[in-house]
Amino acid sequence: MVRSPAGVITNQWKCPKQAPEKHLVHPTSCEFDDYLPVGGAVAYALILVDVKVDLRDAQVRDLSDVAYATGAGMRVRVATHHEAGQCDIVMITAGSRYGFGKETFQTKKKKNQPGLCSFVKQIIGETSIQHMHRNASAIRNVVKAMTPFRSDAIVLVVSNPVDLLTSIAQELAGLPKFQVFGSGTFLESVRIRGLLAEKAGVAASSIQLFVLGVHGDGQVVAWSSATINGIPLDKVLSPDTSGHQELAKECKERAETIFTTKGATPFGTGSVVASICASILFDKREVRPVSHFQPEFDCCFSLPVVLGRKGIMKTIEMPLGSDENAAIARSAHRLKSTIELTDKK
Ligand SMILES: NC(=O)c1ccc[n+]([C@@H]2O[C@H](COP(=O)([O-])OP(=O)(O)OC[C@H]3O[C@@H](n4cnc5c(N)ncnc54)[C@H](O)[C@@H]3O)[C@@H](O)[C@H]2O)c1
Repeated sequence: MVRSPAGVITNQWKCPKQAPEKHLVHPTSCEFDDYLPVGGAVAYALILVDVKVDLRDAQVRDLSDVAYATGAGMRVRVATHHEAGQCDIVMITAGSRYGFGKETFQTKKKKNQPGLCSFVKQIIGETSIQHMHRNASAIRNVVKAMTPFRSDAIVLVVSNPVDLLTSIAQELAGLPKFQVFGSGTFLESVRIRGLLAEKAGVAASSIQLFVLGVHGDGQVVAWSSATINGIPLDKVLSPDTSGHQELAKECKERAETIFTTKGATPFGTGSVVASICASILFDKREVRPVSHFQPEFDCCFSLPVVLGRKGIMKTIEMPLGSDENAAIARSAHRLKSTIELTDKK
């Protein structure tokens, strides 16, 4: 198992089965789990890019140790943005996370001190709008520096706000839209299944339930289409027993509670990102809720798609309740207005 702490990393994976292709990802945090064939088992080339050179080099050394320890024969090295753009998967985690308010773990200690708080990664006094513009600017710089991408490269955006940044990356990457998408609400979908599993006393793997729409406050739990092994959820559990509202709230707030205490959410994110990479590299055709272009709204947000070697192989039309569709549409309109504002900056 390989786990990297937070930091922008560009990982390039080479899969022996598919050599001589190169596989590139760019995670802030990545986890190659034992159950996944990616990583220790198959990855043997990983490249990293970060504007913080010391951090990047430390990440390379740390990941190299993992490669030595697992005997995976994986090579890890630093690279330029241009080299990163020539790899199979480019995972973008550049930028920082908004600090969820000022009374968090480290800011308490650093109150009234100007500058960047090293743990919370938020410029003290920065508003969420300023933070958003900072991350939008980071992604523009990264994507422009990587272009022209290899024509079949897959660009996976993880940085937040993920839907807005995916929309920007799509516009600048010069690649077909099905090759540029964001991790979206996949982590939240996995999380809500886990939370429901605990309540229902059923394995999470037997639950089909998606969190969809615009990641964050606008996300919608698609309860109307939830099933337990194909049986509609409401036939198995009443909404009171499953506690829809509390579960949705817990799902939305959990990242914040982790982040406030430890300053990053690397393991959960790393796991879903590794899973997305595995779906792509091994052409698994798994259905995943990822952020992708929605022509009706002219922006990106999460709905289920089939992921394979060429990226998004097809979209899945999911029957949703009218209230769920309306909530998704409202947040999509808000996102589109924000994108227009960001474009003018
Ligand atoms: N989508 C999700 O589910 C999810 C989950 C967790 C984190 N995130 C997001 O991932 C991003 C990274 O989180 P983190 O905790 O690793 O933050 P971090 O501050 O630890 O790392 C960000 C890194 O980006 C680098 N960077 C900034 N501008 C760059 C540029 N132009 N080129 C190259 N590197 C650049 C910084 O040097 C830094 O090392 C955040 O936006 C966070 O919100 C998303």
